[in-house]
Amino acid sequence: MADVTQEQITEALSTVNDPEIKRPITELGMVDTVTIGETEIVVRLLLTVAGCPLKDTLTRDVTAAVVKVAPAHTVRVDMGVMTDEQRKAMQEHLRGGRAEREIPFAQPGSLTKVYAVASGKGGVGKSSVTVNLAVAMAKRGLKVGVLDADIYGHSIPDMLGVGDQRPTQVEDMIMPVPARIGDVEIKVISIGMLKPRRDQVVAWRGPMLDRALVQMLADVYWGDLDALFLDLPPGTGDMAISMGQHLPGAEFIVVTTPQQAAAQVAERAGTMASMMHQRVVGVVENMSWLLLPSGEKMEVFGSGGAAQVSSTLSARLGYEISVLGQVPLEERMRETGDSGAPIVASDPDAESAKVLQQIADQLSGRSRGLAGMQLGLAPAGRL
Ligand SMILES: Nc1ncnc2c1ncn2[C@@H]1O[C@H](COP(=O)(O)OP(=O)(O)OP(=O)(O)O)[C@@H](O)[C@H]1O
Repeated sequence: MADVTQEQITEALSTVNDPEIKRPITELGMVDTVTIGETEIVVRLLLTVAGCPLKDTLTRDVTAAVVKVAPAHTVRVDMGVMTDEQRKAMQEHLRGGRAEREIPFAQPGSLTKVYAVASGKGGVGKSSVTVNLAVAMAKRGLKVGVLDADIYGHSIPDMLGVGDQRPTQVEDMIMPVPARIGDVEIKVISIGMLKPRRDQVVAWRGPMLDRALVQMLADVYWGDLDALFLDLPPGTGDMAISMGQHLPGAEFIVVTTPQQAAAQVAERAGTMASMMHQRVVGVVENMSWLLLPSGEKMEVFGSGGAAQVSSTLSARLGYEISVLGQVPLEERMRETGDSGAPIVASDPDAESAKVLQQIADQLSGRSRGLAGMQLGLAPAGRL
């Protein structure tokens, strides 16, 4: 039987990623021992938590990797659990030596584009726009995360098909929930996932909301992201203020319907962003029209909302804020949202999906990171 060395096995194991953290198990300190016997190789892994739901995936991946370099051996995978010290060491490694509770996206060298999706009032489709832009960008090969900060709605997990999932916690580090949409994966965390019970009402005000936002930004292991989308609660409340303080480089996308009343409150959301020294990238009009079987466009909610927001905000903020797109009202958009399969992935040729993809193209065409970042309002020492 050909000899196989520890080095060869370790090298093989370095190709296996932890399914949740997406980093090699060797790097995470998860390989405890490798014992090479006459006919059997035993790999003992250390899990972050007992009863880890991804045991089977790990066993399968480790076995496949070891068999490749030692085809004549049988492979056994044993599982143990990390000690507190080992978990802490892993957490420190993942933080890359950064201090605790630091928000990676607020660091001067961060290359992640942060988009805050805001609206004046609820129900205009802010969450639907957020998930579809996120999925459209992921389909273009970008690494994307979605943070659902909408205390009133937190509908993002359902729209991405992970409504019943809870994040795994390693010490005080939270692993975002991976949402698999077709062949792409998006990392998701929702304010709803931080509640002890799913049906609990979040009646948090300023400091509690602020703490929840910091937790979702600093304690969640986002890894390297190209884009992070934040679904903000409608309006100009405490969450928007916290956002401005903790993520001064975030850019706003304002969602409105064509209705004048919706447009007026949407303007306020954009103005709020500017007060927090944040930039508004553009306006998305949703539910712009309903295409009738006759081919006629029925303007259910009137017209001109986005154009109005765009011109008012451009004048008020002193730079060009364009209408990024007009998304029609389509039954498929609602259905796909309800079933957790965003329309840009499940029905990309639908009219609404096409517009959302064009908007994602405009956004991803812009350079990654730093560009567009505004100075001022540096995150103060409390981070
Ligand atoms: N263009 C569209 N065509 C058809 N249905 C839509 C469209 N946009 C959104 N919807 C539907 O309208 C409802 C409200 O949308 P969504 O939850 O995205 O709004 P929201 O602004 O995030 O609301 P809230 O802030 O209250 O959570 C959902 O059922 C969604 O599927």
